[in-house]
Amino acid sequence: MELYGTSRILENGELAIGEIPVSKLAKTYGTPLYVYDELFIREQMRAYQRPFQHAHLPYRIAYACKAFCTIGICQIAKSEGMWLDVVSEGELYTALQAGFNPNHICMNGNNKSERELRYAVHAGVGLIIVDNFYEIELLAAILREQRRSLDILLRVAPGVEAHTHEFISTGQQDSKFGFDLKSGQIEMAVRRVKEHEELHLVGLHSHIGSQIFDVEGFRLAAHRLAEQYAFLTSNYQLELSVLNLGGGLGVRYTEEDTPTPIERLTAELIHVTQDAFSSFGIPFPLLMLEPGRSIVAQAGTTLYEVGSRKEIPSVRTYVAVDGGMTDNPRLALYGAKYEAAIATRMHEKPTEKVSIAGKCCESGDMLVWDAQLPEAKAGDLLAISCTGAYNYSMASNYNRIPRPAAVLVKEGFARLLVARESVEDMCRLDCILDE
Ligand SMILES: Cc1ncc(COP(=O)(O)O)c(C=O)c1O
Ligand SMILES: N[C@@H](CCCC[NH3+])C(=O)O
Repeated sequence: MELYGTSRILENGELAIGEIPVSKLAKTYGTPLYVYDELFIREQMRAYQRPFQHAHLPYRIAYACKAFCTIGICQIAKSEGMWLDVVSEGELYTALQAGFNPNHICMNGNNKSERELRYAVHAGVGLIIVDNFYEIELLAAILREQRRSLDILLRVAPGVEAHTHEFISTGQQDSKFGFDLKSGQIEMAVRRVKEHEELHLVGLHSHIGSQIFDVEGFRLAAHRLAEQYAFLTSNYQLELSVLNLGGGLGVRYTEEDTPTPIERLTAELIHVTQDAFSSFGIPFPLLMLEPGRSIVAQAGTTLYEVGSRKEIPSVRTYVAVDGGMTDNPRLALYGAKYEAAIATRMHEKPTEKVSIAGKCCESGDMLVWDAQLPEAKAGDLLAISCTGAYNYSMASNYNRIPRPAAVLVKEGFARLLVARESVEDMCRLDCILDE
């Protein structure tokens, strides 16, 4: 298993994260447990900002908190000078509970409800990324009623195929997100926006997908957006100043993944934007990015306790742990691959090939197929790395399994980000029928 951030192997062969042996974390907080490496998260947030700071260029890096959204993580983003990208009332509420400056929050989403838009306007979010014609009218009506105005971007589906899993590819023409570039919907949207003085169109947005390893898709998107930008500026007397290239930078789940490091990709994004904008003779915009996965994925490790084993002669050995698709649905959803290790015997050589199963009543409830491990015995602590993004945030209570706790570790200290759910928590909203 590859080690990230402050993860290291102690002399006794045990994995430590944030200078804390994982067995101590498991004993204190129980398993399954998400462990988050605070220094690593902060470093990822800084890596996105450094190239802009070195080049003295205007920027906004908005952490897309759909990847992992708790009050504590929003507090970290705030302290690192990030913006926050939210997509729902729940995410916005969480951000506000963290004391996030609403003016540094932007809102995305392809079907923001009236209630969500009202909440966002009332809270005073700094920017809304408008996705469709329905939203233009809805947002304008809400703003008019409240005698407010707001900066907006228009989300463009730029017709770019990101080379990633089709379920997480969003920039292609056939997508539910954004205005279709090819059929001229952007121009129609601009005309509609101009009918509403409450809407201040300040730029364009695209998000081409997720788990992307290089700059090529972004280059094409930047070029197409710059072309629109130039066209709209000169034909519609607009003063555009923002270009948002979304998120999407990939991470290393296994050795098959070869993402460009954050700082290099950001520098490349600056270059492709500079190239695109100068080729259309327009000044460099305020460049905005919305990374989610690359901020938190590698900073997260999930700890499980090994339970039952099933050996099917000449077929396969299943090793089951006390979690599964309820805390990490990504294999079931995307066929995602992960690396695993017996966390207290990291020095031991692998002696067997086993498949790591969860405890749900579902054959697809798997965490890793064909992991090479030292013999995995009941009671062993098993670690799966790179589980910080889209794990807790997509966790469920299937089989009425409580969501695990998440703990933040740094320099020998651990703080809870989210407490473990209890069975009482799961029944809290149930209604008892009259007999
Ligand atoms: C609009 C938007 N911005 C940002 C993100 C974050 O993407 P990622 O986690 O791949 O960086 C997403 C999710 O893919 C998104 O839909
Ligand atoms: N949830 C997905 C990514 C979706 C990105 C959000 N638009 C994943 O785990 O990979």
